[in-house]
Amino acid sequence: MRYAVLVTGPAGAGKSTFCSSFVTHLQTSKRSGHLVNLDPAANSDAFEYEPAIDIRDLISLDDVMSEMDYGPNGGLVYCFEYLLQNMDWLEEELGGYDDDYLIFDCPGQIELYTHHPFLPTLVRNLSRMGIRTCATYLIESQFMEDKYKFFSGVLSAMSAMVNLEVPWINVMSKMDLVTTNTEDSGSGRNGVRAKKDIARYLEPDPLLLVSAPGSREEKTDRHSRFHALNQAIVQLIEDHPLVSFLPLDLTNPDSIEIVLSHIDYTMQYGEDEEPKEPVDLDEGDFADME
Ligand SMILES: Nc1nc2c(ncn2[C@@H]2O[C@H](COP(=O)(O)OP(=O)(O)OP(=O)(O)O)[C@@H](O)[C@H]2O)c(=O)[nH]1
Ligand SMILES: [Mg+2]
Repeated sequence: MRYAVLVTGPAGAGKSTFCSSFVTHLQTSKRSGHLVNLDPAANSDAFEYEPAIDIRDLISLDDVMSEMDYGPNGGLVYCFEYLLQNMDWLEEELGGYDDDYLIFDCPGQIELYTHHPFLPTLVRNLSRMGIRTCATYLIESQFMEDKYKFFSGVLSAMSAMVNLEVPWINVMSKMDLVTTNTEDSGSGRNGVRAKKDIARYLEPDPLLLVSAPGSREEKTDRHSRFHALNQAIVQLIEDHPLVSFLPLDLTNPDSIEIVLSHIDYTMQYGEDEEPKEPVDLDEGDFADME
């Protein structure tokens, strides 16, 4: 059995960084993982590990942009359409990997997740190849600084989940950047003020969107205009509590371990197999990695 983890989320959420940590962590646990780069615009310097499979070997965004006269986003869509027409290429590339985690580093354009059929089609193809797939959706912790931005992140996660029907894990990345300040609590600033506030973001509390009556925000025009919309969003999230986040702090190995154990669990990793012999790091799969 092979396993694929799609690492998705908005631009700059920390997807590529998480993919590297994922590979490192698997290696230190004597398991094997291979990076699959699905971002045709990726900068080669961005990879700590050389991708085992790379969409840029199939099609280059630069070529598409210069030869077809596309901009970067139209070019990306073209590259994905091209990939889906060339599934035999991916199948052949994936053929050499057995019993391994395949970690798919995806591009950061969220429209790919929310309203294009690319990822669902990719997942159907992976499942046809006998590869079990789950997805992670990363949002960076800085989104918690602004509750409107945060809830737009929650809604994009929800929309991507509904679009892609696979086991799904939402991750709050860059938790090392979160500082809590209990003394700041009276300032009226949005965002995380205390440890207990973090919990209200990890299990999104729709009431965060509802301001206290008479508060400064309540009195602004902007707020009264959006009040009805906010109420509707609160209702939607209350009725469909699909989204909660696992905190990810890459400076803490336990935190990575917890996220990976959730991924293992949703994938039912290894349930159908005999326990594997530990991989010998001197030979085989890791030999060509750094
Ligand atoms: N402090 C901190 N910074 C991080 C963390 N993860 C990523 N970053 C930084 O955030 C920036 C974006 O990280 P990437 O991993 O390239 O993000 P990405 O989601 O792959 O970005 P795109 O592929 O462009 O969508 C880089 O400057 C990283 O160094 C983290 O856990 N903590
Ligand atoms: Mg990236």
